[in-house]
Amino acid sequence: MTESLVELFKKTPPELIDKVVYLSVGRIAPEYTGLDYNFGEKLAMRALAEVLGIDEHTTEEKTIELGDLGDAGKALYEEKGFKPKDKLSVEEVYRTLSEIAKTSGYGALKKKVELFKELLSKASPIEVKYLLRTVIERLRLGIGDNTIMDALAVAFTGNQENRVHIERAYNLTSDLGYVARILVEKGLEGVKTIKIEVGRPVRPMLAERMSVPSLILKKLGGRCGAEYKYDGERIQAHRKGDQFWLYSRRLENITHQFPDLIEFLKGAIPYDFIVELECVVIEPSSGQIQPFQVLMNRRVKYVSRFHILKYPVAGFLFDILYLDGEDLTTKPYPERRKTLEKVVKTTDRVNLATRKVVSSVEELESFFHEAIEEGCEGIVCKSLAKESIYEAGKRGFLWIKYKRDYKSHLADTLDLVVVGAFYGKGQRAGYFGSLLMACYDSETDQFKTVCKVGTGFTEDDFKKLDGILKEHGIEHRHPRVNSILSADMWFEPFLVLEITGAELTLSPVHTCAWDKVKPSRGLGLRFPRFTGKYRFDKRPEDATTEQEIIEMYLQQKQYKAG
Ligand SMILES: Nc1ncnc2c1ncn2[C@@H]1O[C@H](COP(=O)(O)OP(=O)(O)OP(=O)(O)O)[C@@H](O)[C@H]1O
Repeated sequence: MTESLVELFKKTPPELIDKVVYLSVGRIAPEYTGLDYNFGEKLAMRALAEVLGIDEHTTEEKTIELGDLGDAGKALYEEKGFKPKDKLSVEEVYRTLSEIAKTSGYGALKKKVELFKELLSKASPIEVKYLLRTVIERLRLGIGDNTIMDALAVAFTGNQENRVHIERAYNLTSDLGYVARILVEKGLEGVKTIKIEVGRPVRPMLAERMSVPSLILKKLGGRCGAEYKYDGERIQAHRKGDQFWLYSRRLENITHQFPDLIEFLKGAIPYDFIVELECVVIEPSSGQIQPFQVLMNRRVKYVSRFHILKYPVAGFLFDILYLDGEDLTTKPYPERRKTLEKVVKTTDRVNLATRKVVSSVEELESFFHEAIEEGCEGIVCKSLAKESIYEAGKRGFLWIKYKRDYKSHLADTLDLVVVGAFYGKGQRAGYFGSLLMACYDSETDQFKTVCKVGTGFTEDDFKKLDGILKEHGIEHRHPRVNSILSADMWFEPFLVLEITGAELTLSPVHTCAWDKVKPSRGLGLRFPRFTGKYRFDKRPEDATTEQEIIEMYLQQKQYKAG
């Protein structure tokens, strides 16, 4: 895949490189812009039928027969011997898809279909296949960010090692098309000068996990800043004058979801800023933090006064990345925390994450218990060293989370991707009884199985999951899924669920860490259980990685050995 992309990028005229990068993942702009086509499968079938002058039913039947609209389009074009009226160019495809994405309001659907028909009328059978998949947002080429970054490094610098510079720029801007353009126009030196900007989300810094307090302290040099780990939604808030942007953990623009939070932040920090906070629902009279599930009620398309009053939110700020023209990501954590303390006028709705500098196991343990009592998940222990910069897009030991579950040997819950399912029995016959769950391997860009989970689901969960999964069913194992087990149903990797379990063990059937810990064995999770938490805030590529699971397994061995 990387080699093909290198070849493509080398052939791409410089002024088109950003567009080709976006189109290779089926988009016309970075994900954070939220620019989607809003073009359902039905609409695509209609456009296809009208261009070919056939019945819509025929396109539908062909799609059912082949299991994919793209394949159906290609087959129908070939059967009809369709002659395109012209040749397609990248510019035209990009321009038309952009128009489709931006068309909304009265008469939008008709206009979208007309625009798309124009593209279809100029397409060859293979182009039809990918145009259809693109517009219904199921391109599924299996190209991830990592593949694109590797290919850019090789194509334009001749050396894959230069990917680190591309990655740094990407982590600060979350826009690979933009980084690619700077690379082509200004070379690697240009890429090295890319800085964070208000309005463009910064890819989040993430925490490592450890389950032994003494080892956490040792790792952090005997002393650390321990902060409550609030169990809410991570938000990155940006302000430029009166303009605000809120981004979710997966960098979706969620500004419209929290107008109340924006008002609170406006009053609390009277400067331009980029801050990070955990947003939770509180019980207004007592300030008591409500469970994560309550916050899910605010995940609606249109937030009304009802939502704002029924589910009042508060933000606990834990980092600041930018203040009035100054990039703070290169400053150490104690300095960033001090800045937060200085500039934030705290209220009952905007507060700083409760924090204590601890230097003994007793202090750390007692702070942890205090956090749990306050309704938190645990604590995040942060390095106080001068190297403790904000590492965008990285999971490292500058932050270590500690969230112990006494019933489990795991240092943390796992966020796994649903890739398949097995039929249930009795009332659930014909529906799923258990789900095949996978972790993410960023090196191979694959999803590898870890467990089959059938417990922890309520009746409501079954109903909700049946609905969600129906939309993402596919005929065969997805090409990015690596599984020995043969599931009854397969899904495209899409949905991330939080799973807990008793312990990680060597497994002859799960492909996670295959051959990496022991020959012909992988790692599996024993007694897996769904915690009830849907991780809509994570993309499949944000799921727990194979490498993390290997580290958790090694830690668990160490922990059990005392
Ligand atoms: N004081 C805090 N400092 C940093 N992160 C915090 C804090 N309180 C809550 N959090 C949350 O904890 C997360 C850090 O854990 P991690 O980096 O593993 O993210 P994650 O993969 O979303 O995992 P998790 O499932 O534990 O939230 C942050 O993404 C943030 O949402």
